[in-house]
Amino acid sequence: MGVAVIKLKNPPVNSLSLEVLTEFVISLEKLENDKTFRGVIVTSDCPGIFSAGLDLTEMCGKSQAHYAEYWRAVQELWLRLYLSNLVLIAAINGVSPAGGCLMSLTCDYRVLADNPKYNMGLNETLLGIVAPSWFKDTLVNTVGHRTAERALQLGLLFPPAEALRVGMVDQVVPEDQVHSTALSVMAQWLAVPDHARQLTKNLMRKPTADRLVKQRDADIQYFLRFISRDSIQKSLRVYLDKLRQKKG
Ligand SMILES: CCCC/C=C/CC(=O)SCCNC(=O)CCNC(=O)[C@H](O)C(C)(C)COP(=O)(O)OP(=O)(O)OC[C@H]1O[C@@H](n2cnc3c(N)ncnc32)[C@H](O)[C@@H]1OP(=O)(O)O
Repeated sequence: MGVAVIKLKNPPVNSLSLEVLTEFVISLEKLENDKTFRGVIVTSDCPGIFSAGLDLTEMCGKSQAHYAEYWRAVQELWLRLYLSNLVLIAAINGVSPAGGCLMSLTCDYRVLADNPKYNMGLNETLLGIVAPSWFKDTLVNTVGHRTAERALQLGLLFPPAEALRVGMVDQVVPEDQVHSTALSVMAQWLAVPDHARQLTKNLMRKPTADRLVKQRDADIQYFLRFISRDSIQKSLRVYLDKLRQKKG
């Protein structure tokens, strides 16, 4: 039925490095242009981890030019995913904090594996950073304003049952059924004529995407100012050190 599978593979935690973002965008563009494909299942090849989100090492101790290039790549992937003409289904087979969660929220439907370790949410505040307005918009459009406000301020990571309750995911299924469920949901979505579904998706999502498109450069400048602050760099270094010391 013309369904591709994009399996994220950047061990150990599928962090979204500049290279991963760039390759993801290229793969999506190829699929969009190949009319034999109508749907994509986005999943992970790293056991227990859907994606650890943005690669913190790309945002720490690098040059302004690097930050700008990185942030443009983050914007680009979000725009491509959010406005994709393809049916996108996230088969979430692992934990998905921050950017990992955002990536799944851009999809049309989310199936999450029923494992209490597989938390998901936008936890930026816990790192001492702030989710940009378009991350916030994506969450609000999925779970509503009140739930998003509370989740964003507290940096909540939801276990599967909670994620389902607040509408962050559409289905929670046993781990070994995530892929087959994504495939059967895909069949249902592909039963709708493409042109009608695509125009409807555009109607729902374009106003949100346009807000970023209209101010992409300003958004990059804002990110540069924010990420270059000494206090933010310090927060990121402390957080990364904590992650690294977990093993020791
Ligand atoms: C205006 C500014 C807005 C910026 C927006 C940012 C959005 C984001 O996405 S920020 C990233 C937020 N991500 C997280 O908070 C997740 C952090 N990681 C974890 O919680 C855990 O790693 C995990 C639950 C995903 C996996 O745990 P596990 O025990 O299996 O692995 P670890 O031992 O913790 O990690 C292995 C290895 O990977 C490094 N790492 C983990 N996450 C990241 C990351 N997001 N970026 C870069 N590197 C990461 C971790 O430091 C370990 O490295 P070493 O092997 O060198 O010790």
